[in-house]
Amino acid sequence: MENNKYAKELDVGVKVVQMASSLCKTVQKALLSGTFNQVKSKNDDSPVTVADWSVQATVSWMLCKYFGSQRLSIIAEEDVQALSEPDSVGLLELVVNTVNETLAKAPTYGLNGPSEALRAPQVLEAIGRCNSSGGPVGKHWVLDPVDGTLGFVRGDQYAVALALIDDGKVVIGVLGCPNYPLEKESLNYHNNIDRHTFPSTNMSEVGCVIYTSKGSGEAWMQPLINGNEGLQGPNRAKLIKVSSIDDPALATFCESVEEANTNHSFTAGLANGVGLRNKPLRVHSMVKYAAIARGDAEIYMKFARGGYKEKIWDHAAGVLIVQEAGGVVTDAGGRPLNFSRGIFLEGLDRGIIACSGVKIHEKIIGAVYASWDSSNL
Ligand SMILES: Nc1ncnc2c1ncn2[C@@H]1O[C@H](COP(=O)(O)OS(=O)(=O)O)[C@@H](OP(=O)(O)O)[C@H]1O
Ligand SMILES: [Mg+2]
Repeated sequence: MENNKYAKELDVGVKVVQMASSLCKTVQKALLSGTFNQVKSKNDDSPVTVADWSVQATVSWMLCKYFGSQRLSIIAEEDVQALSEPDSVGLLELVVNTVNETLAKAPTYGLNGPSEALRAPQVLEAIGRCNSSGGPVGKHWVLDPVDGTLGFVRGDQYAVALALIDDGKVVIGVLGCPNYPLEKESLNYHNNIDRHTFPSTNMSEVGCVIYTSKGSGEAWMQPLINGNEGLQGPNRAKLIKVSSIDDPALATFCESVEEANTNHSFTAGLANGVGLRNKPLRVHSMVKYAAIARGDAEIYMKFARGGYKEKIWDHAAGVLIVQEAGGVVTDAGGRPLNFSRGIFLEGLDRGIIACSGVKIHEKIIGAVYASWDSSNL
């Protein structure tokens, strides 16, 4: 993918997501071992941790370094409000330390860090500058620093998701999946990681970064870079591809773990309608898109409830990765998702359907039309 128009963006994006994934692994370990209590609630009651802010600060700082801060537009999930409150002094200190520890390892990832440690105002500045509202014109970076925060705090699956939108189209997508095993066989085990046994050493290798660029027709997967080995190790990137299964009886669909985020009974009805037999694979975060792109599952469906508007950072990277790995992603009306209208997927028809191929996709869309009117959505 070196000849690509966005080669530099992709190169920096992959390296920075590798760094961020490593940061998340360290924080998740500390969180699960009770080393520090760092979970805060946001206004919508969803959790936010040291990792969310630290990843956002690190990625923001790196993008500014490599692409200039002047006209750089970044859209990301977190703001600085909760971190700037008087009772958050300790939390801010942890974030600043985490960011500096991460940036100090930048050369390991082939990147240049700052010449001296960042101070709190610079870290807050880096987080706060990711408040662009996107739109149809120009380049916009889109970041979900920790997607699936619930999975993250539970010691389960989560993702670091970075995408670049240019004139309304997603042109690169990078997904860090720090707890996603490289081998499919161990997915189910990890999907329900036991916080008391995490991390175990006798499992297949865990953690990958998946990336693509629009029009390449290729999606790649690297194992997580080991902090000590760094770039000295062999380049172990390999091509990934969607599943070739097109018989619904053999297919698996994935969906959100939480019933609050998608309607499980509606998707169960659709699954039944098209003849799916396997039970759903419930996984936190955009790891669901990774599973489709890697051929570990064939279908991902999300039907949010009650007027919830999907955010672009929850989908941009995953959608492009699935498409370039050979899959199809549309809304439930069969239309492409629109990333050009700000932070929401405006105009989304009912839900999101990502499939490994056209045949299964058509069946699911047909089932939605057949059962929508009798559903209570
Ligand atoms: N009410 C509601 N309906 C639908 N979707 C919602 C809702 N609330 C939040 N979100 C967004 O869903 C993201 C988590 O989706 P997941 O599929 O990972 O959910 S789950 O944890 O597996 O249940 C989650 O991403 P993170 O905030 O990054 O975790 C949210 O952006
Ligand atoms: Mg998210």
